[in-house]
Amino acid sequence: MLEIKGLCKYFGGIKAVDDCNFGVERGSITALIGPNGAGKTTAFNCISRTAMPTKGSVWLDGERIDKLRPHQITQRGLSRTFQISRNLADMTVLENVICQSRIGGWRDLMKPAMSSDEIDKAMGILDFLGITRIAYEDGSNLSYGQKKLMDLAALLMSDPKIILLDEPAGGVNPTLLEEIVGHIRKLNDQGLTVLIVEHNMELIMRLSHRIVVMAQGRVIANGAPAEIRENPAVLDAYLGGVLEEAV
Ligand SMILES: Nc1ncnc2c1ncn2[C@@H]1O[C@H](COP(=O)(O)OP(=O)(O)OP(=O)(O)O)[C@@H](O)[C@H]1O
Repeated sequence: MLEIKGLCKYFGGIKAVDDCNFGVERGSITALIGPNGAGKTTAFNCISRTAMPTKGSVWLDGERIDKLRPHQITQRGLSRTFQISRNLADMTVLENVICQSRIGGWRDLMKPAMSSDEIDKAMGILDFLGITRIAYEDGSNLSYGQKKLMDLAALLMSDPKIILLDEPAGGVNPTLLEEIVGHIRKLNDQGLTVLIVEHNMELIMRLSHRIVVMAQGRVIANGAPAEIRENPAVLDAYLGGVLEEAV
């Protein structure tokens, strides 16, 4: 469904992503993992065109998307979250979800008010995620976990067919984490394809169908969780550590 071919992103002399190749199968939960600085977020940024790739191409359902604008990519069915929540100041959760989901470019952002259709849709999604009770809370008063759920709600407003989640477990307490995992599973069961960057290896090992491992900008392994756990190059990249603890 999603194909990354020869992707490179250089920052001066730093090769953050260097000839990266991998695919994401339709209907899968695929994880992109790797040690700090491996290039995961930069790869995400290039795929969603938050950053312009230096070289290479990105294909969604056979269409080349790396030359499109971010909102055009969202219109094609690919949406992403960010490591740091993009919570808009002085807005309720409902307003955040609707404003963040306005994907038609800057004109869309200038719309004066939320339409009843937008409100109905957003409330339906908040209900699906079990967070209607915080719809009218100020977005900046939320816990990390609640912010992640708010971001997920905003993502779902565009009816995506594939979502990219950047560290959905980061800073989230264990109870809410299980809730988020449950929602990801439920969405995947309904046919949504998921690509996820995450440092929580225990979570990745039980949630993912496939794992792509990056180190120093390159893909060093790609396979099922059981294969990845045993892969010497992967263990080497992590120097044992987190991966062994997760097994
Ligand atoms: N805007 C930038 N300017 C210069 N260097 C950058 C920039 N963004 C990322 N880098 C560098 O590119 C490399 C890859 O960074 P990236 O954030 O993509 O890695 P990551 O795998 O997501 O790391 P982490 O798991 O710590 O979030 C790092 O060496 C980083 O310092």
